[in-house]
Amino acid sequence: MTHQQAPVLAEGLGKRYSRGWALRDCSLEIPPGRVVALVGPNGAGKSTLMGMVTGLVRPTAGRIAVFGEVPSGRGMHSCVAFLTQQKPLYPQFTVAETLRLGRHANPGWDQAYAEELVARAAVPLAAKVGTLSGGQRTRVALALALGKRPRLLMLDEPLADLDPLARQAVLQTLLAECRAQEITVLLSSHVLAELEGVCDHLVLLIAGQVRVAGDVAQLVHEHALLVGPPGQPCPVPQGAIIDSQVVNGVQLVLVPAHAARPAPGWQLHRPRLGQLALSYMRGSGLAVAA
Ligand SMILES: Nc1ncnc2c1ncn2[C@@H]1O[C@H](COP(=O)(O)OP(=O)(O)OP(=O)(O)O)[C@@H](O)[C@H]1O
Repeated sequence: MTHQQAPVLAEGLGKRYSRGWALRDCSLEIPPGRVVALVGPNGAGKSTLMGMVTGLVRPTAGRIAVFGEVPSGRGMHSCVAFLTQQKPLYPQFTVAETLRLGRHANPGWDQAYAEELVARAAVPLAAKVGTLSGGQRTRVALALALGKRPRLLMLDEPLADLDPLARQAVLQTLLAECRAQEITVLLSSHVLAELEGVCDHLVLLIAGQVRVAGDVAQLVHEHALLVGPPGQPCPVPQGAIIDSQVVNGVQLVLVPAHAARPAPGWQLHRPRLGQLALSYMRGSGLAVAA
């Protein structure tokens, strides 16, 4: 295992449940040190993909490697930490006892670091987890995840129960920590606006397939957002339009940058990450949870 190995490499990966394919022909690479947004409508296959990284979900087709190793199903790769909305915390345990559990369960556990993270969040070690606020519980769960000293941190909507201010504060703290420690982050979220300026890589799944994946700056560069008055014909052939909508009385049309042409009455903009993802989801004709 080297530090250059991709945290996640999938080739032709697929998962079929009794109701059909949850993920199909999925090939992607999560590069090291990036903060990756994993987005897509409900049921797109995000949790299934994360489950395959942990090894708990076995592929039906293709292969997946995590830091060069095939997940065995006998426990997660030691370099991976996973946090979901259902945080694995026992309400009757104190914070100190919770961290002790982390120490017993993880060979690479860093007790001093985990305690420091809890102290920074001003959560008392003697407090029972069940008495903490949602934000405080999230900070304890993050200390538990980061105390493992992971090189890949997967977050499956872990902040969904926090109010917007707490979400922003926890996310900023977490990501500053991950950048400082060069931890790769795979962050699944429906709140596209909060991924803006935070994620530098995008994986967009739609109906179990990778629709868009890559470096955010590059993807933004490869697309254009045409803004024009309603009713005015779009200066781009219909076949090149990824998505078109009218918002607050203006037309917003997402197209590949190479197809964009200056035209009277129309302005050319670079899309933001959220606009890009939302446009692809809308353009796919599927319900969007944003
Ligand atoms: N254990 C299971 N058994 C049968 N079908 C499943 C199972 N887990 C997931 N699925 C189906 O697989 C598809 C993908 O589900 P998944 O949870 O991976 O999507 P998601 O993108 O994480 O969705 P959401 O954003 O709603 O959390 C869905 O159609 C879901 O119903």
